[in-house]
This record gives sequence, C-alpha cells and structure tokens, in this order.
Amino acid sequence: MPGGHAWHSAEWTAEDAAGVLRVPTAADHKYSRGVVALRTGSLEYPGASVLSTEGAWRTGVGMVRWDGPDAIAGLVLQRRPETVLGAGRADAWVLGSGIDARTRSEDDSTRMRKTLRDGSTPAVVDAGALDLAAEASVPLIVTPHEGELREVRIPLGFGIDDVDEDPLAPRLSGDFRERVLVVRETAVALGGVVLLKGATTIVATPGGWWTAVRSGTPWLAAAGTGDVLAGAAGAVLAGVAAAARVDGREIDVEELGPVAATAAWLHGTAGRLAAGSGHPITALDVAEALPQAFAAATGT
Ligand SMILES: NC(=O)C1=CN([C@@H]2O[C@H](COP(=O)(O)OP(=O)(O)OC[C@H]3O[C@@H](n4cnc5c(N)ncnc54)[C@H](OP(=O)(O)O)[C@@H]3O)[C@@H](O)[C@H]2O)[C@@H](O)CC1
Ligand SMILES: Nc1ncnc2c1ncn2[C@@H]1O[C@H](COP(=O)(O)OP(=O)(O)O)[C@@H](O)[C@H]1O
Repeated sequence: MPGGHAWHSAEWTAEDAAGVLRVPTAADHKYSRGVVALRTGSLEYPGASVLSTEGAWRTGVGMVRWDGPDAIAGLVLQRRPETVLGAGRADAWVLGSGIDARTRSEDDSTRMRKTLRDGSTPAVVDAGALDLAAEASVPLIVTPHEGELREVRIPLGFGIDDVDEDPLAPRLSGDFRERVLVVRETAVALGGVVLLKGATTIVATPGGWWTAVRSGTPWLAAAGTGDVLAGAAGAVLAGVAAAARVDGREIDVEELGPVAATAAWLHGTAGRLAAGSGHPITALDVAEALPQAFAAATGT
C-alpha cells in the first residue's frame, strides 16, 4: 500500500489528495516544507523554465531552485524573483520539461544523468529527459503524454526503434483497460511511477497500484500545461520527501504513486477552475489557479 493509501482506487479524489498534501504548521520552516530543484527549459523552449517554476511555486513548497542555462535565467527571475538559481540542497528534482532529447546540450545530458544515477533524491522526469529514465537509480515519476510514452519504453526493451510505425498506437487507442495495462507494465519494467497524461490521466506504480485522475477539462489541451504539471509534481514530491527526511527515513518509490496522482488532480482542478463556466485558458492561468485547487482539496 503506497504511503498507507488504499491499494486500489478507481479514481483519485479531493479527499485522496488531501491525504498527501502538506499544510504548513507553526513548527515548519522553508527547508522542512521541502526544496524542489528544476533542470527545465532550453534556448529552444525558454518558456518552459518559467512555466515549470511557476507550477512548483504555486503548488506550495519551501523553496524552488532552478538550475538551467545562464542565458534564460533572467526569464525565471523576472517572473519569480523568489527562485534560487543553481543546484544545491534539494528534496526532489524536476528534469526535462522544455528540453528536446534530440538537440539537448551536453551539459543538460550530463547533469540530468548524474541527478538520476547519483544519490537518492527522487525525481520527476518529463519531456526531454524521458529517454534517460531507464538508467535511473533514484525513485522517479515519469510524466509522458501519449506521443512520448515510447521514449520511456524503448530503452526498456519494449517496441521497435527502427520502424516508422509506432507499435503502441493501437494499444493506446483501444479500451481503457488496455491503456491501464500499458501504463502498469511500463511502471513494472521501469521500477518507477508512470503518469500518462490525457483527458483521463493514468498513474501506476511498480508494485501494481494504479489510479485514474479525471479532474481536468479539455481546455487544458494548450501548449505548456504539461510543463506546469511537471513543476507541480516536483513540489508535491518535495513536500513528501522532506517529511520523510525529517522523520529520518528514505522515501519509497511506492509513495510516489499517490504523489503523482495528487499533482495530476491539483493540475486538472486548477484547469477547471481557470476555465470557469467554459472559456479558453493559458498554461499560466492553470498555474495561477493551483492555490485555489490546493484549498479545494485541503479546505484551507
Ligand atoms: N512554451 C514552451 O516553452 C513549451 C515547451 N514545450 C516543450 O516542447 C517540447 C516538445 O513537446 P511536444 O509535446 O510539443 O512535442 P513532442 O514531444 O515532439 O511530441 C509531439 C508529438 O507527439 C504526438 N502526440 C501523440 N499524442 C499526443 C498528446 N497527447 N499530446 C501531444 N502530442 C501527442 C504528436 O503527434 P501527432 O498527433 O501530431 O501525429 C506530436 O507530433 C517538450 O520539451 C515540452 O516540454 C511544450 O510544452 C509546449 C510549450
Ligand atoms: N482533452 C483533454 N482533457 C483533459 N486534460 C487534457 C486534455 N488534453 C490535454 N490535457 C492535459 O493537459 C496537459 C498537457 O500536457 P502536455 O501534452 O505535456 O503539453 P505541453 O507539452 O504542451 O506542456 C496534461 O496534463 C494533460 O493531461
């Protein structure tokens, strides 16, 4: 049972999310609430650094660090001067949003590999870091959309790398049970948590636990909302990992299932709140509604 949560939950709820989210107390300080560090954004996709940083701050965490290319650091600070630049003490990492695996810099590859292999800090792995997930030894959550799932699976020995046809497509376009099966088998092979984004987001752990998140809205289908989700997931993860650190224990990968589902629930709810009775939203609108989504779960 991941983190004491029910073994199987057909759909993740506000009450489930409240059981994962941490409301600060008088005894807290910024480090006890958790530090999330991000390696996100690139010269090609500079905006993703801002979107993921904003998603992390708005989800609630003690500190956000951003450790990316100097040329875009100003964008992050312009939007969020609270952000601390450079790597350092962290309870969780977010890697890959706004990075393209095919064109990423040597520096990005080296640093992301090192983060995934050294130490035990858990990580959220998105977009341009997904192909590295199979090499990881730290507890991790991967956050692919349908088009990116093969980046996770091919290094694990699934699928075929050298043909144009994607052998996954028919399985993902099939019925819900088959989609769940694909996500669960990927989590088992990876030894990490898989969060497959979509209208219904599916989360599975290597131990066989899984859940579905349906809190969102089709208005979320807009560029950059996934980058906000990655930051939000990093913040929830940092909070849970910091609590484990304060308790003097290492976080178990099974605990990351409820963390991922909670981040997806918050993000979906934020999208729904931002879209109101039904109007277009931007990724930053979603980030800005995250505090309201948090309050909707915890009643604070
Ligand atoms: N402002 C910024 O900085 C932004 C930065 N961003 C960053 O851009 C990078 C590239 O990310 P990406 O998602 O845009 O493109 P990529 O990984 O090449 O995959 C796209 C291919 O997959 C397919 N596909 C199938 N299902 C799909 C689905 N559900 N959702 C989406 N695609 C789906 C689809 O194929 P099609 O259906 O068109 O045949 C399509 O050809 C990444 O680092 C990201 O963080 C973005 O967040 C935008 C805002
Ligand atoms: N039709 C939809 N209904 C509900 N949520 C959606 C829908 N389409 C996309 N989303 C959500 O929007 C986000 C899109 O993320 P992603 O595809 O990574 O976009 P980007 O790479 O542009 O940031 C995910 O959280 C996904 O679950």
